[in-house]
Amino acid sequence: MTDRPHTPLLDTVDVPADLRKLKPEDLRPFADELRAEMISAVGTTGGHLGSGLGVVELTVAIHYVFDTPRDKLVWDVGHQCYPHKIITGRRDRIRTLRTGGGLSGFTKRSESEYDPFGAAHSSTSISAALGFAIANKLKDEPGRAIAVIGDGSMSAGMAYEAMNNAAAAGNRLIVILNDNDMSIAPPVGGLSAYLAKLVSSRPFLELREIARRFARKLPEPLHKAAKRTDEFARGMAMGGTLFEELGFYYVGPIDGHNLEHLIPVLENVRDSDHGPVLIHAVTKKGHGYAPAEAAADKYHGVQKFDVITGEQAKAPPGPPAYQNVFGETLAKLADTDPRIVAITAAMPSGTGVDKFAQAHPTRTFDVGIAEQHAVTFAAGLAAQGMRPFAAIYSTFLQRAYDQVVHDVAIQNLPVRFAIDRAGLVGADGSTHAGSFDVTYLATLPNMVVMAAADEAELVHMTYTAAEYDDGPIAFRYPRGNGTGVALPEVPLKLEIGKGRVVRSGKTVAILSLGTRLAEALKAADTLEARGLSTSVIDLRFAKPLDEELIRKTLASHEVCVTIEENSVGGLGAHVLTLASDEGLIDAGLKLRTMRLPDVFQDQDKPELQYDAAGLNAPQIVDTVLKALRHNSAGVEEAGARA
Ligand SMILES: Cc1ncc(C[n+]2csc(CCOP(=O)(O)OP(=O)(O)O)c2C)c(N)n1
Ligand SMILES: CC(=O)[C@@H](O)[C@H](O)COP(=O)(O)O
Ligand SMILES: [Mg+2]
Repeated sequence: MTDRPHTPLLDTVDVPADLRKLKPEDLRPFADELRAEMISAVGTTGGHLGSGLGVVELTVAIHYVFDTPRDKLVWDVGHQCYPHKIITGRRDRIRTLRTGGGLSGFTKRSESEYDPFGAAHSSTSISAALGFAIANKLKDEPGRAIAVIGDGSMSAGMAYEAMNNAAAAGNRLIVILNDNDMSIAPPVGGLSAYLAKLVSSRPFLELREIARRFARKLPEPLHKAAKRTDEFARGMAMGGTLFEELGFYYVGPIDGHNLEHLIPVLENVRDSDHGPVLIHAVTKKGHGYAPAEAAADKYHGVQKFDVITGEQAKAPPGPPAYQNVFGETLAKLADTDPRIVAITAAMPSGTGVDKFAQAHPTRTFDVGIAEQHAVTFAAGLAAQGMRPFAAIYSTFLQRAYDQVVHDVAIQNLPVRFAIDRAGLVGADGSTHAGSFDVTYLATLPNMVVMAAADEAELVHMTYTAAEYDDGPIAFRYPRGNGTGVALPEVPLKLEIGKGRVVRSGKTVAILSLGTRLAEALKAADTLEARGLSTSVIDLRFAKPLDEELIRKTLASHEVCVTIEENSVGGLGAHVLTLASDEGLIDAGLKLRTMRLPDVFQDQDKPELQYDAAGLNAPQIVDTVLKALRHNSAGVEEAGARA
């Protein structure tokens, strides 16, 4: 149990209106208390720590200066919003973060009026804030919109699309670039270098800041001249900021941990006629907590931890994580195949690409948070004879869907998609669930879609994908650790479109895709114990279907059930289409599909999420028994056979 910190000032603040009653000199100790409370809370819940630590002062300054919730504060990604949640009426629930029925780990509209826009996928904040700003302008209502976006999130094109469109907002839109020179992994790309140059021009800024304050006191014509001089000087010193070229008035860089700097700048911007404005705040991820500051990832995502030592709770040794099985397998394959390259979109460790990078650094590409670019970059590599593996979480691949269709599938280019976090992911909740990739990929001509039932299957599928040059191929696997099955010494090259019979029976057949196989086998045991002989099939492929195996199975069993960790429109839909096209359900076969429910499921432990989704063994059994009770008229009869 983490002791609660002593927070006399924080105890007086429930919402920002209370914060604004504090004396300016109390803001520094207030921020220290807020940081201590956040560390204590995340020590008990785990979650995203480093990012929130880096924005404690920014959070205090923004809520102190701006009239939230009337002024709309939009956090990008939202993983840094824990300090914001603590001082916007949710301190009493902060220790339920990311648990079933508790607070979301990201901003969420349904949670609070202080969360005007939900987040979790990056680089959306400027677009959303622009929407609020323009709406207020059109309705002639007061209120500004403030987007807080990180340097990593600035590597996604969507941020520039928004900035390029922001001029109409005038001074209603303020963008705060939270530049901690850090994403999850070390910064990549030209933007990072550019920002470093801006930051290094700090002395220039301080002089410019003094000049600006002076210039504002000048009569208009002189003020205009001074302004032109200022912009000219800026252009000279820094080649004109990228942001100003996009129509923003750039202010910065400023120290994002120094309230004495932050507050006057925010007040000036708040009261300024200039706009839209981009404030470049320089912060440190993990700031104010030594174990986080010392860590390579700045404690981006942590388990529960001892607040005193920073020691994180260690999971008991168990089977390897799927991401590492993928990364290590691909690295081995690349030892003898120089065409293999790996691409990640700012998630090297989460995807296991970091394991590949250790062995093949020159064939590893971290493109930043730029999934769309990652996919078409892979398409270019494939077109030129390479064997690219785009390793992207299912949920983040959604952002690159048109690139998958337009640049990969239509051109039938052999891009390999290693889709991690397939299915329900637990604490990150609905924004990160990998619920739709079978649906959105298996519907595409030319696409091959596989799903690994365990880590051994993942090894086989990684090899199968590496050897498949006939077009795009995807293989999906869940977040977390494997089942403990032995890893194959020699990977198998699977026959495309062929499934495998894991258990043979006569009355019931469960056709599984992916890691629901374990629950299917448990259900088969229960059904056998009730006298119902049950087959279990691992289809391995959602596309192309193993039509021969499916035909045979549907023709030889009384009840057939498909199951998948995917929404409607996936495996079950394709099996139903085959069955109806070929009249396989005309003679009374009882065919049922089990898939994720048509809702966005909030965070919880994955096993509880699957219970709620109705995809665990008991629910498979219930589905079979219910089907057996249905007569040919589809009416459920009392007194089932089993
Ligand atoms: C579209 C998308 N891709 C990937 C991620 C995973 N992700 C979450 S936070 C993060 C890094 C964000 O870096 P930055 O914006 O600099 O914020 P910081 O963590 O440094 O505060 C990434 C890549 C995401 N949330 N959204
Ligand atoms: C905030 C964000 O999007 C990432 O940090 C994400 O939470 C990582 O998910 P995993 O923990 O599944 O790698
Ligand atoms: Mg950052």
